[in-house]
Amino acid sequence: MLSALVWFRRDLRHFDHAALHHALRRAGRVHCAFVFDSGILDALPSRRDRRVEFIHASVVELDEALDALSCRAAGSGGGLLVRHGRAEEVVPRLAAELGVDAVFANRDYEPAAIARDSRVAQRLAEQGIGFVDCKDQVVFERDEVLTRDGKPFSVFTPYRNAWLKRLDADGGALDAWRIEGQAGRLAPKAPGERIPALAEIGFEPAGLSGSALPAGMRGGRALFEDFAARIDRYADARDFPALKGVSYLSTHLRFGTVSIRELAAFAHGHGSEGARAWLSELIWRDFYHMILWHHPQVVARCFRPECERLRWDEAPGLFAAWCEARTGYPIVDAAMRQLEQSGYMHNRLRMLAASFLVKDLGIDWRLGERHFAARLNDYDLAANNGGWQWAASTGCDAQPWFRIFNPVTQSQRFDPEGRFIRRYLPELAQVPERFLHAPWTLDAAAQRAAGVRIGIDYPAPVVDHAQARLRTLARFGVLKA
Ligand SMILES: Cc1cc2nc3c(=O)[nH]c(=O)nc-3n(C[C@H](O)[C@H](O)[C@H](O)COP(=O)(O)OP(=O)(O)OC[C@H]3O[C@@H](n4cnc5c(N)ncnc54)[C@H](O)[C@@H]3O)c2cc1C
Repeated sequence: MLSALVWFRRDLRHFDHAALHHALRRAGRVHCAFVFDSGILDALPSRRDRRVEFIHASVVELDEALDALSCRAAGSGGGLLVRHGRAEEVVPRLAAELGVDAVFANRDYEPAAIARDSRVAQRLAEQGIGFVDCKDQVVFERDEVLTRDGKPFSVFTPYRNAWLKRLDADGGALDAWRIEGQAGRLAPKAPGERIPALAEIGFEPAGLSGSALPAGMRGGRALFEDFAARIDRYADARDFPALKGVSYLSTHLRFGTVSIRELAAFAHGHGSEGARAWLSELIWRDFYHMILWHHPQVVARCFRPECERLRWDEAPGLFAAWCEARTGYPIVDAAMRQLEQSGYMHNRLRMLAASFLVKDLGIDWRLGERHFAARLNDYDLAANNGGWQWAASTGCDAQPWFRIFNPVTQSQRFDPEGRFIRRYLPELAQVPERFLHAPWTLDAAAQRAAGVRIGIDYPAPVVDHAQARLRTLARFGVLKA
């Protein structure tokens, strides 16, 4: 093959990259491109979006890194051709302009991306150009881990066991896709090529640079090294949002500024209880991608079809209170403020906030899922949909419907000293620890002493949990019929 184009999407790195590896091996000259896809960007609700800023910063870094890589390999310099427009038009046009024989990309498992890629492949085929897609963003995909009967799993634990067995059998599954040896084949950029500024693609800075989320491969490496030093404590610390117990790597995994193989190989090789627990989380990620690929209908519908019989409440006021951190349950409100302020929410709190929306407020999980989708820096359709359907008891291997988190006892258990709550709800800073999880139980004098008036400075609870629980049990009762 004379020349190829590698189309970068959610894989913004120049190491351990399957599509780049295969293109460099098969083609004598390899161009690299990234498209700010107006099909995706135009649909975003805000022009100040941390994810777009994260991608932009990561693209700038990747451009420089590809150039340096080519120079180190005695090539003539390289870099990214960056375009703004509808990817399904831009990519075939660019491929024709460059006169390449094939376009290489890493596979995406989201239904909209699969449809887009098949339209791109069709257009390319009409021009006599090939389209090669590679497995990269997960360890095992699609049909690679199946039950003994050859069916997709719908329960996590046996999936994890089969995944681990397959890893042992398939020694190369975590090997890195090497780039360096052939990097001299990277094509130089034409003079005048430049990366459009954020404003030129219609976005404004959203405060990423001042946040705790460093972008790009360098940012991913720094977070990974920080986490690697404390991975042994992961199993004990990961459920406590006030502690630095988790990796905070999800946005990097989402945009491919880290390599899933490198992370999984590290955890697998490390072997401590903490590392095993963390590897399990990475397997959850593969699991939900596999579920989405086999069951694309989950995007709009319950994984368990009988759950479509559930009747949710129309409660716009309660929904607004949840979105705006005004439920009166401090742990839920602190979680929603964390999301609003940082674009991140701790996993324990995602489970709790989702459960609260569905099982305390009686609101359709799909509304909450969309709210998270618009705000999470690490928003990933497979994981978000899976997490929401788990919490709503409508998904595969979901929380049983009669298990309903109590927001007060969960708060006492996972934020015992209230450090997380106080961080995000300064209005409750003076409330004594034993009242902090249910501040409405403070009497008037204690409220005065704590400098907070419940119902004025901080809301009274929007629902009574015990009553809400009974309503939910009745709602889900239709599933028994
Ligand atoms: C309602 C709900 C919505 C969620 N939405 C998303 C989402 O949009 N994007 C997202 O990446 N994760 C989502 N999760 C899963 C999980 O909460 C986040 O991956 C995690 O909190 C990210 O923080 P971390 O990187 O520090 O995680 P760590 O605990 O360090 O875990 C390491 C990595 O494992 C993966 N992972 C961990 N837990 C899960 C899980 N339950 N499902 C799939 N992958 C997992 C992630 O890639 C994560 O970065 C959701 C969970 C729930 C309950």
